[in-house]
Amino acid sequence: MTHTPAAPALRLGTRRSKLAMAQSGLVAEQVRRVTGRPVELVEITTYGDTSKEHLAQIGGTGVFVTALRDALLRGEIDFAVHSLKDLPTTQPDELTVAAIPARADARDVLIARDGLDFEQLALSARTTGKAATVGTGSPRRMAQLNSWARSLGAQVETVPIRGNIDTRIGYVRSGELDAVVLAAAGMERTGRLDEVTELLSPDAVLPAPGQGALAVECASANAYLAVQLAELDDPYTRAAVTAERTLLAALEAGCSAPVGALADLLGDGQAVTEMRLRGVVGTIDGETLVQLSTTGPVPASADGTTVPQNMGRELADEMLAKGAAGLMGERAL
Ligand SMILES: NCc1[nH]cc(CCC(=O)O)c1CC(=O)O
Repeated sequence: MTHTPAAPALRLGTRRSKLAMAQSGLVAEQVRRVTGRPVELVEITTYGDTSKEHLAQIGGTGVFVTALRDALLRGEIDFAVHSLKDLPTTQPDELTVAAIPARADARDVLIARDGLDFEQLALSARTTGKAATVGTGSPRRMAQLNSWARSLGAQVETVPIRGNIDTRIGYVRSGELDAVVLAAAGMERTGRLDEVTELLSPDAVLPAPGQGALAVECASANAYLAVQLAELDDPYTRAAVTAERTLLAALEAGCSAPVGALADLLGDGQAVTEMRLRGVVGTIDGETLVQLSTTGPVPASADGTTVPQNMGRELADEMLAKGAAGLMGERAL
């Protein structure tokens, strides 16, 4: 009787936060299914988890991913799952984003006291005599929330905060802040969507480029694994986030810059035919926003990233022509 040795487990490097564990757990399950191999989670601490500094001060790009990438390059883990919006736009040659699985809800959400929505919160100053406080460390969110409040003839006070989802929601539960803004995807993946008091329309607040999407990364040298992981790839999500991230890169902005972008795929009921890409940059006080959109055809198979790249680049050029560059130098603090 022959004995087949059990396939060795694939090591999935993950941060220890509830969100990272939830995201890794989701992908681990899918990887087990497509490879038939066991997947074991290896916990890794990143600078972004331990630093008490505000993200905008640390300098933004890559703080959550560097330790995971180092572990990949040292061969300590076989693959890693990142929030795509935390991934720098330039990809090192030694590492490959083997899959971008189907995206979750890309929108931001409001979690406010007393079930309030943003408009009620912004207008509450008229009765309380004091602007409502909204916690977010993101210049992108600050710029758009302040602009939205202005358009209502009202005002909110954006307060820079950071920390994990529990910490941020804790500021509202303790009464320290009136509201916080977070990504819908994070709330969904940690099972807390019931605490959301408003799903913020992209017409008012465009999410971060790549928000709600995951990137499954492995060493480029591990080509066989990359091919297996590619089974998890969703070409439409890849097309959309490619357009968004190309826009971000072409604006020469990092993840802590006040840039929002969202590509929607539009269909005729049968197939996806068009993509609409919207982008925004603004001043943190919301006084000036440059917001533009463009629509283009999506190749029938949705494979290939040339079209989305061109759309991202062209929209960035139009935004730069409207003065976008002058709005991006600001820091949150
Ligand atoms: N910058 C932190 C971060 N990175 C990814 C998410 C949420 C998940 C996602 O956007 O995919 C969050 C938290 C948040 O913005 O609320």
